[in-house]
Amino acid sequence: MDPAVDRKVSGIVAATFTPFNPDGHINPAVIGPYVDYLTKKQGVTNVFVNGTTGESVSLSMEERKVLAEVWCREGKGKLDQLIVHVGCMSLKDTQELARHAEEIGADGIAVISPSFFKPSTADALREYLKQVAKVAPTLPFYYYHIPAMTGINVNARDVVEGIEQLIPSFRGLKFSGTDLMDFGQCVRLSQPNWSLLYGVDEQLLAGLAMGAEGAVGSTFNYMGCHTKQLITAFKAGDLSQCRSTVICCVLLLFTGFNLGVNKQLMIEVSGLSLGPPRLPLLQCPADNSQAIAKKYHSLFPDP
Ligand SMILES: CC(=O)N[C@H](C=O)[C@@H](O)[C@H](O)[C@H](O)CO
Ligand SMILES: CC(=O)C(=O)O
Repeated sequence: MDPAVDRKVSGIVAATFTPFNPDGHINPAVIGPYVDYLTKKQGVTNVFVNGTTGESVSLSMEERKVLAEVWCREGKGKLDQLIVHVGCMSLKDTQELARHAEEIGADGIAVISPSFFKPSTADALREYLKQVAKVAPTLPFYYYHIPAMTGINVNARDVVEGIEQLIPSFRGLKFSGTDLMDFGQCVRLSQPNWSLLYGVDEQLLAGLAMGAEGAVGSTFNYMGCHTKQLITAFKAGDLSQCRSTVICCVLLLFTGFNLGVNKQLMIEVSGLSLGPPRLPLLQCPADNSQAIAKKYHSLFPDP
C-alpha cells in the first residue's frame, strides 16, 4: 500500500490540555502520566498537541516548542500519531514551529488561519498554508478549520479543492465547524491519502454520517472509551446505541461549558494535575466543577 495511505489518521485523536503549575508556568512533568492515562485508561493513542484545547494562542513560542518536544519524547513507542498544531498570527512564527515539529519527529502538523488580519479569500488562505507547508515538506499537513473561533468566513471546501496541487504534503482536514454541507463538500473532494477528521464532539454522529474517518476533540481526553464505542456502533449500523452516547455528550456539554470547565472536568475524571487555564480564560469555580463531574459520572458510569 502507498505509505501515505497506510499512515492515515482514523479513529479518535485527543486534543490535549496544557498542564500549568498554579503559578502559571507550563508543567511538562505531567505529560508522561498524561500519555499513560490516555493510552491505558482511555484507549486513545493519537494526540493533537497545542490546539484550541491546549490554549496554543495563549502560549509563547518557547512554551509551544517545549510542550511539543516533551509530548514527542514521552509518546515515543506509546502513541500512534502525534499531530502538532503550529498556527500563529504571524507566518514567520508558524513556519518556525512547523520546522521545529519536523525536527522533533512529529507525525504531522495542523494549521489554523491567522485571525487578527484575516485572509479575505480562500486563495489568500491557501497561499498562506502553502508557505507554511513548504518549510516542513516531509510532514503530513492538515488544515484546521474552526470558524467559530477564527471568525474566518471562508468555506473549507474552497480551501481544499485541488490543494494537493499546491501543497504536495496535504493530508487532510480537521473540520471543527457545524456546517455539514461544507463538510460534505470536503468529503466529496477528498483524495485517497487524506484524513477527514471531524471536530465538534457533540455532533460526531452527524460528522460520521457525512463521511468523517476520525475525530479530533477535547472530550476524548475523558470520554475516549465511550467515543470509541460510538464509532464501533456506527460501523455496525447500530444507530440507537450511537444516539444514546451522543445524547449523553450533549447533556454533559449543554449548560455553561467552556474551556475552563472542560479542563477541570478532565482533572476530576483523570486525577492529573493540569492546573488552571491561562488568562484570559478563567478557572472553573469548585462548586461548578463538582456538579459537572457528578453529572459526568451519572451519564457515563464506570463499567
Ligand atoms: C472550540 C473547541 O474547543 N472545539 C473543540 C475542537 O475543535 C471541540 O473538541 C470542543 O471542545 C468540543 O466539541 C466541546 O464543545
Ligand atoms: C479540539 C481540538 O481539536 C483542539 O483543541 O484544537
